[in-house]
Amino acid sequence: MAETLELSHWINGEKVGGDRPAESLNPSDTRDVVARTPDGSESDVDAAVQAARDAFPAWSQASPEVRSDILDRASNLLMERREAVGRLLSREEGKTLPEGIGETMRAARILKYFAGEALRLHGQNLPSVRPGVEIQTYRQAVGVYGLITPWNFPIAIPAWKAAPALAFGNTVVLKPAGPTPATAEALVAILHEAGLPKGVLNMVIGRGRVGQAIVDHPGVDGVSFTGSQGVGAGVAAGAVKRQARVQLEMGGKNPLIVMDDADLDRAVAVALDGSFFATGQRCTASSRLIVQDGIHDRFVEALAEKVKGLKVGDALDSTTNIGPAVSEDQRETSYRYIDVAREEGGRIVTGGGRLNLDKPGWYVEPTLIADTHATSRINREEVFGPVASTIRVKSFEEALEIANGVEFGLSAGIVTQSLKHAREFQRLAKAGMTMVNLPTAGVDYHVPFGGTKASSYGPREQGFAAQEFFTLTKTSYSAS
Ligand SMILES: NC(=O)C1=CN([C@@H]2O[C@H](COP(=O)(O)OP(=O)(O)OC[C@H]3O[C@@H](n4cnc5c(N)ncnc54)[C@H](OP(=O)(O)O)[C@@H]3O)[C@@H](O)[C@H]2O)C=CC1
Ligand SMILES: O=C(O)CCC(=O)C(=O)O
Repeated sequence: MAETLELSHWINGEKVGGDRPAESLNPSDTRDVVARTPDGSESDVDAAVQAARDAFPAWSQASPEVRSDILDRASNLLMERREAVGRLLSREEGKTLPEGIGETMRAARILKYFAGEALRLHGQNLPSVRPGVEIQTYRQAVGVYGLITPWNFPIAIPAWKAAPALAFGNTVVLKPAGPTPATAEALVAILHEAGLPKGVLNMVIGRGRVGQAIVDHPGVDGVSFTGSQGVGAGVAAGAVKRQARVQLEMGGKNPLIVMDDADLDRAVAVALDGSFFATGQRCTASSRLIVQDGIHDRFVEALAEKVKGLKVGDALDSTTNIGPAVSEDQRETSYRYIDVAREEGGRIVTGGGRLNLDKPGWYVEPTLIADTHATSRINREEVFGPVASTIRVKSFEEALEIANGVEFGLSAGIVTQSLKHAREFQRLAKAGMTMVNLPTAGVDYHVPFGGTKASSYGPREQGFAAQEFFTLTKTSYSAS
């Protein structure tokens, strides 16, 4: 077994919290304890917020070059250590090693992107409607941000929330997800090694009550959250009650439409990636495959063949295609939804059974379910596992109506060779992100990310859009 890490909170640049009652386990082999951690309390959050408030004046007034250089150094360190950090990520979260290293590189590139953005805070000069008056708008740091992050992208999501917050001069209190504290800690440690002053980035490890304490803390000016819809609703209510800024990224029930004119191999490759890679644990995963009549049977048969060929196993084994679910809860959620789909009349084309591997891990058999109805629970509720269902349709119009007919609207895809259908889909899909001949999951890091309806709330994350949430626009009038 690999070494068990002894983690601490990071408060005011120090590692604190010697008592470690909690553990994160390796989902590929639950005998392996990845980390022992403290279980944070309201007073830990209090100390972290105070440190962040004390650090804010100097950090927000530092030259943007200082902030840029630190993010750039952290990016370089993360790139150099991508193998070790990626391995830790895969060991703790369960995605395969190439996925773990890929996500680590994504986090490094996010840090580098925001190292540049620190120098690109734009303002405007405008004429006033009054003679002799000039107007300037410019962006300023806001204060302390609370970042509450999930386990499914345990380094990329902390990076894409923390990097813009820090780049624009804010200070941070981060609460990583319960199952993946060690991966988040690796990012926090590297940022400190890169020269982050004490108190600028704090991390409190612990369960939901730590997140709640951040949301309720009067010293926190804004909260950025990614996770479930239920918890997100409470985060928003708590933040709005005390007029804090809030940004939420939550679930998806992302459709992938496959039209009769699609290239079959392309459609299968796009569906396989979107539905099953990263164990289906992506808010952008394609969980509804909406397939036109003329290609339906060929598509289902060809996709089933590919799904059968996926090797489920230990995330760190180089022959593994699909790692385990992150937790027993997530595994059981997948199996519960497979049962629901069966009861609703769905046909299990492949998968659906319990896996008995040579290790105690939370493995799920990748499962394809055909002949499901658009209004079934399997097609309305987020599963967050390697499970996809198909819905047969007659026309583009029917496919679009079904695609748009759920409460979520994060990502939506179509596979087609028709320019007309592709363009119409891009225009009419009720989703924050549309994909033509590409998987619904797997997005770039330098462009806006977010959804519509119940998927997102508040300003967009990532890329140039991140300025909106992490800065305050000031309008200055002057007369000579
Ligand atoms: N949009 C996305 O990318 C994600 C969606 N999900 C969805 O959520 C489902 C459940 O996953 P789960 O991990 O339980 O997601 P949660 O929404 O419970 O967790 C997300 C984050 O919120 C924290 N949290 C929990 N309770 C509170 C609270 N009351 N106030 C503030 N923060 C809180 C969690 O801490 P802790 O982990 O310690 O409980 C975690 O850091 C998944 O099956 C999936 O459907 C999950 C992850 C990511
Ligand atoms: O698909 C992606 O690249 C991002 C997915 C994501 O942000 C999530 O699942 O939380």
